[in-house]
Amino acid sequence: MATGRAHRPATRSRGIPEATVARLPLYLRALTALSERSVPTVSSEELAAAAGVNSAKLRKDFSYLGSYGTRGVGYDVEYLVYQISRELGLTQDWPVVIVGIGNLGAALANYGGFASRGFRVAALIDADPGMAGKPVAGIPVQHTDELEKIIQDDGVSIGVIATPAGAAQQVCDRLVAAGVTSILNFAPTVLNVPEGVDVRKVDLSIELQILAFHEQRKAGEDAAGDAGVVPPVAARKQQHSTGSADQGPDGDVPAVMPA
Ligand SMILES: NC(=O)c1ccc[n+]([C@@H]2O[C@H](COP(=O)([O-])OP(=O)(O)OC[C@H]3O[C@@H](n4cnc5c(N)ncnc54)[C@H](O)[C@@H]3O)[C@@H](O)[C@H]2O)c1
Repeated sequence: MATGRAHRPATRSRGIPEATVARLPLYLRALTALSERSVPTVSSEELAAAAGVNSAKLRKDFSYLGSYGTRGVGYDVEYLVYQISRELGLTQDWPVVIVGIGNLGAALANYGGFASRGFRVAALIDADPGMAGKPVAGIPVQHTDELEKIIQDDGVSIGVIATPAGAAQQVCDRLVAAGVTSILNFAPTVLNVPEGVDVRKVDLSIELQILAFHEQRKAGEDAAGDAGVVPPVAARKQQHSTGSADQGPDGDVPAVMPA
């Protein structure tokens, strides 16, 4: 897990806990799907199931937004989409730079989901002079020499790092010095940032390792079952609770880890 702010409060300034903030994108994704189907209202149970979250937790989360729904009717889908988008700061356009345009950086640049969620890829930056000017996802790659100018000219506050691990800290330092205050780090390394800079780390191999742990545990239980041994209660409970872990922040293991 990367280091973000040295002493990060568990609650954001407006009183919404970090765990709730981490679930808002899950609600938004489920609500957007309902909105696309022109569904006007949704019950907390239906929405909780669609988001992969416990319904009591959902109601508590929405109470932080001041949204309580109407008894017997549920929540107004369009209004909740608006409320959550506003809370997440998605009602404005966020220019994002991606640094390191190799396999992963190019895949991220080609991902259409950023634009539809309010994130505009402002620039693709790479240290390889041979890549400068070559288009990826229709955007010409720019050399790292341009990094500071791009960030300042475009008012970029979010940077994505997809460089090899050895280059990530130096790239991070340059991004921060140029004015970036939020970093999404894909490189498998811990980044040190000054106070006021948020880092989120994505590591798919860690997610796979956690799944491997559960696979191993299930295989052990199957073997015990074949031998006529009943698994201990604690193990069975744990097996049940991991059912939500793969669905993000409602479980123990968010897909994207906080700093
Ligand atoms: N988090 C995940 O789940 C996940 C998944 C895949 C890869 N990764 C990581 O993402 C990173 C990129 O992987 P990849 O397969 O795309 O590698 P890659 O070698 O294909 O691409 C790396 C790119 O970074 C560029 N680069 C190197 N140093 C740079 C610097 N100082 N400034 C700017 N650009 C620089 C290189 O020129 C190259 O184009 C690696 O750290 C890898 O471990 C993470």
